[in-house]
Amino acid sequence: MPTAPATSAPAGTPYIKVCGMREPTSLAAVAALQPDFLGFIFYPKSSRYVGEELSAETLAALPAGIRKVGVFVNENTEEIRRRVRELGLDLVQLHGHEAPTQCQELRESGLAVVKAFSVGADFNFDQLTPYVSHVDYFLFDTKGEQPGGNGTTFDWSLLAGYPLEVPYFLAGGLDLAHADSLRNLRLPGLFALDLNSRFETAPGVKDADLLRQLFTKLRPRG
Ligand SMILES: O=C(O)c1ccccc1NCC(=O)[C@H](O)[C@H](O)COP(=O)(O)O
Repeated sequence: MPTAPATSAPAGTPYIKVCGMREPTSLAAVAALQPDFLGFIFYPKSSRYVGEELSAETLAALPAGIRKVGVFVNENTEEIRRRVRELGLDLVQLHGHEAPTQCQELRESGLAVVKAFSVGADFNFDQLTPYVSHVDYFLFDTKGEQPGGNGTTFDWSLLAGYPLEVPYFLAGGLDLAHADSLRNLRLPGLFALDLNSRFETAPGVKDADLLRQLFTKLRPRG
């Protein structure tokens, strides 16, 4: 894993992020699979909201090399910085209507910034342009009732014409049944795959065995 934002995943194999972690036993089981990123939801209206219970000690004990992502929705910069400071988060994922200026502020704090966008059939890449110089990654998720974690896919072929250099995470309803399609995806700019509700047994609790099956199919041997 690069320590600085990279522009592409190694040899066409996207990195893997597991999002929506909370429950400590499940967190340990998933961390043992060595995902590249683990995501924690700091949006109070989400069923996966971590609240104030997640401790810096728990996160510090995660295996080295796993990057910790804080997911926020329309949160103010000071509160985001507080969480980052207290928990030692490595990246922030902004999943609401955050402006390019807020992305820039957070970057100036030394954070890598992921800006999420909801994708529907009418998705227009032009809306990304003002963010290009102020983010490290985009994340494309399915448009739905909630800002994220809806568990539904969008038409990935919309990304075949991705016109920018900023690498991105692909999110939205990814599950084990997609293993073959995901392994064969050759989308320009694809950096990482984001896994969440399709691997849950309860909010904040993941089925580590199901995740292991997908990891085995996606990651090259050796
Ligand atoms: O997961 C949530 O509850 C959530 C709520 C509000 C904003 C973002 C949220 N999740 C962010 C993620 O990165 C999810 O992994 C992404 O939305 C995909 O989730 P899913 O469709 O369940 O695979």
